[in-house]
Order: sequence, then structure tokens, then C-alpha cells
Amino acid sequence: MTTRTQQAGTPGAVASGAAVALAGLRKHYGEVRAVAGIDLVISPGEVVALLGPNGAGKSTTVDMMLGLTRPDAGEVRVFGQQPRDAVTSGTVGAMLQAGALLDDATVAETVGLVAALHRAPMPVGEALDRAGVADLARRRCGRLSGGEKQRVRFAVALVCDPDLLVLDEPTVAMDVAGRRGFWQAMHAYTETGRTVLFATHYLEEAENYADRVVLIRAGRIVADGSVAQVRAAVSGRTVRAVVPGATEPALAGLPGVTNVQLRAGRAVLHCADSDATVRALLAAYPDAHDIEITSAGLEDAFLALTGNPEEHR
Ligand SMILES: Nc1ncnc2c1ncn2[C@@H]1O[C@H](COP(=O)(O)OP(=O)(O)OP(=O)(O)O)[C@@H](O)[C@H]1O
Repeated sequence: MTTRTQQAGTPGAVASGAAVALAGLRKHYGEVRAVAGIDLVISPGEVVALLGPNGAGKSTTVDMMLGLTRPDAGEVRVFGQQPRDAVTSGTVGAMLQAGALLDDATVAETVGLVAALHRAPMPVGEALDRAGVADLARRRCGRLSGGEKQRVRFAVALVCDPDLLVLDEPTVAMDVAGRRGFWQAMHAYTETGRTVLFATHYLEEAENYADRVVLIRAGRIVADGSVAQVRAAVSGRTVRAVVPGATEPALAGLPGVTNVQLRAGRAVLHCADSDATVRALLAAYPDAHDIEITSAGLEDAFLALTGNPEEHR
């Protein structure tokens, strides 16, 4: 699996040109080690899912990225800026789980207030439209459902027209239709080349909407790559084929093969690198046929990589 993490703790790793650069990031809360050394570089235009079990350190990482929590060690840059500067300049927009909304303000007033704080906001109407809350513009925030509040928080994040959107579990409290609408809106936004980092528990959201998945366990990154790479890192892939004339030792010698079973000419090859295996298989056995390649789901990968978490010490 390709790993895109940077050299641990190197200040130079908060590299130029990156949308987000985290280097050697650590955070304790008393005895609890919430983040235990995270190095991560996100390029402009990437859509990245931060996945991990409860208490893995996702929110703490996001908070440090936004300047809401100060790291004990390490560095954060967002488009080359300190997190707080990036937030105040409107370079980054955030949608947090518990982002406060004023009960007595209407939706349009709420989004307008945030727009007024920024130098180059998008028109309030456009932010409401994009977030799918234009029909709620005159409703007081105190009278919104949980899912509607989430969409208003999305409009608040969008209105500063940020280059980077940071979303902490954005679809919590949304129903199926709300979730679908939310991701359609997100997709439209990312098509404009913006960078998005979202923390989620929903594996299918990572699978469907992220270019890249970063898996966190006990405050550390345990996998980083495309969905396909993260899946393959856990279990590899299985190649099944009918291979006339093959023997087990010959198949075991093909590149990328970790295990072979051969029965009645039908081979089952467990592979660390199925692309290399299939190329070599066809080169050595041009008559091989009925080839199938399967991989584990992201859920299998998630469970394998995030099981047995270490103590938070
Ligand atoms: N303000 C705090 N004070 C004390 N401990 C905290 C605080 N915030 C987080 N923690 C602890 O730090 C660890 C990481 O928490 P964090 O909220 O970052 O995880 P998470 O991956 O976002 O979890 P979840 O998926 O449950 O939201 C947990 O053990 C949590 O209890």
C-alpha cells in the first residue's frame, strides 16, 4: 500500500504546496494519549476520509487542524498558514459535531452573520442553496430538526467559500435522503477542485466519496491510501483461475503470491499484489481462463486494522 505519511516530526514536513500538513502531532489529556504522533500531508483537491473507532483521536486531530486545541508537540499548517490564521482568512471552513447555532436567529441570519466575518464570502443565498436549506431560510434555528441543523452547519462552513472544508461526522443525525443530498452537495463542491477532510464512522461514506482513506487507531495512523489499497493491505486479494498444466510449486513461485491451493486444475491464489500475479500467470500459462479477482470489503480492513487498540497511555 502506498503510504503518504511524512517523515515523523520533521518541521520541514509542513511542506510548501500542501493543503494540510501535520508533522509529529501529539496531544494528551491528562493521562489519556489522544494523539500519539500523526504525520500527514494532504494535497490540494484531495477528498480524504478520516476513519477510526470511538476514541481513536479523530476529533482531537481535527480540532488541532482548526486551531481549537493546541498540540503538545508537532506542527500544523493549512495551505502554509497557522490553523487560526487559515480559519480567520476563510481558507478553511469547518462543520463540527457540536457547532453552536443561535436558537433565536433564523437560518439566513445565521449564515449571513458568518458571511459578514469573512472578506470574500459566497452570497448567502448560494450557500443556502448548495447546502439544501434555501427553503428553511426564515426558520429559527431552535425549531430545526437534528438533520436540518446539520445542513445549516454545512451552509455555515460553505459560506466563507473555503479552499479546505473540514467536516467532523457531517451526516450524523441525517436521514437517508438527507445524507444523499448532503453528499451530492459535497460532490458538487469538490468538483471545483476544493480539498475536503471528513471524519466518519460510516465506512460506505468513505468508500463512496473519498479519494483517500486515513485509518486512525489509538492516536496513530494505521493505514493510508485509496479504499482499494487499504482493503488490499489487510487481506490482499484472491485470484481464482483454471490453469491447465500448472503445479502448486510453480504457481507459488509467481510474483505476489502468498498462498496456493490447486484442485483439478482450478487454482486459488492469495496474493499481496494481484496485478503482478495475474500478469505473470498469463505470461506463464496463456491458456489460463475463468480468472476472477476478489478483495475484502473496507469493513474487513477496518476491523482488522483497528482491532485490539493499544491502551491510551
Ligand atoms: N477534552 C478532553 N478531555 C479529556 N479527554 C479527552 C478530551 N477530548 C478527547 N479526550 C479523549 O481523547 C481520546 C480521543 O478522543 P477523540 O474525541 O479525539 O476521538 P474520536 O476518534 O473523535 O472519537 P469518536 O469517534 O468517539 O468521536 C479519547 O480517549 C477521549 O476520551
